[in-house]
Amino acid sequence: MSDVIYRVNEVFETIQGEGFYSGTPAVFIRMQGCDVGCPWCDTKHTWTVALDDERSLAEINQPSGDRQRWAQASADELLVLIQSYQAKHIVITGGEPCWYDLKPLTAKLHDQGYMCQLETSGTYDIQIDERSFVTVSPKINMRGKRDVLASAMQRANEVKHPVGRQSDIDALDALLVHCPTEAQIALQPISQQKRATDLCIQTCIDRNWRLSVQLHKYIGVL
Ligand SMILES: C[S@@+](CC[C@H](N)C(=O)[O-])C[C@H]1O[C@@H](n2cnc3c(N)ncnc32)[C@H](O)[C@@H]1O
Ligand SMILES: Nc1nc2[nH]cc(C(=O)O)c2c(=O)[nH]1
Ligand code: SF4
Ligand SMILES: [Mg+2]
Repeated sequence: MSDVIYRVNEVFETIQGEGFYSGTPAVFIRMQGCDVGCPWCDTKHTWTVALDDERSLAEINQPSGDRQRWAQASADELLVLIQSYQAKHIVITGGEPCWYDLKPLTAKLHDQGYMCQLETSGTYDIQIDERSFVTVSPKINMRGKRDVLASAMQRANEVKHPVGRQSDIDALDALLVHCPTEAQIALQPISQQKRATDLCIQTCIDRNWRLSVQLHKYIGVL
């Protein structure tokens, strides 16, 4: 039995709204804690792990409604929660989920027939089962070591890049040398801004990349 303890903000079921698996019913496990500090981050309530925000496992087994909170959970405890949902696709996100060793959790889930997908910024080492699908949304020139980002790019099954302006696409170009050629590339407009969305649409057409529009924000689900 593994003794890794995760700090979890929420577990809930929804439709994957981003990237390659957009439209897929999925159970989301959102880890608490991130120190990368993206100014436009849509989950800032996951950044801090404060002692007095600790809750019970039962309490975090529902959407957090953007509340800063967390519960301790082992891989076995998370498996029990997940088994009460329908979806077989499990998205592990955060916060920055690579604060944690995800191998015990993802190995257990794959062994039980689930498919795991990781959402990560590429700023911490990726410790995950080899069967898992890794989505890297690279955070360039943010906290974290550049050599970590390069090795995260090598593990990526998908690179899903947040885009506000042209310089974000130029920065992605410089990073793609580290990527396996079979990795999917998707551009994701930041905060549904029209100019960013138009830029992503045109660039995806020009480069034959995919567009990721955060479907959940358009259809009004979490
Ligand atoms: C909240 S992050 C959590 C996982 C990890 N920390 C990361 O950054 O990949 C999940 C995804 O949401 C994206 N994201 C966060 N805020 C966003 C925003 N305002 N607009 C578009 N995408 C956003 C991130 O780039 C990432 O792809
Ligand atoms: N529906 C839905 N899809 C998502 N895909 C990635 C998300 C994330 O926050 O990592 C996310 C999210 O928060 N909700
Ligand atoms: S790395 Fe992810 S969770 Fe952390 S601040 Fe950036 S978008 Fe938000
Ligand atoms: Mg989200």
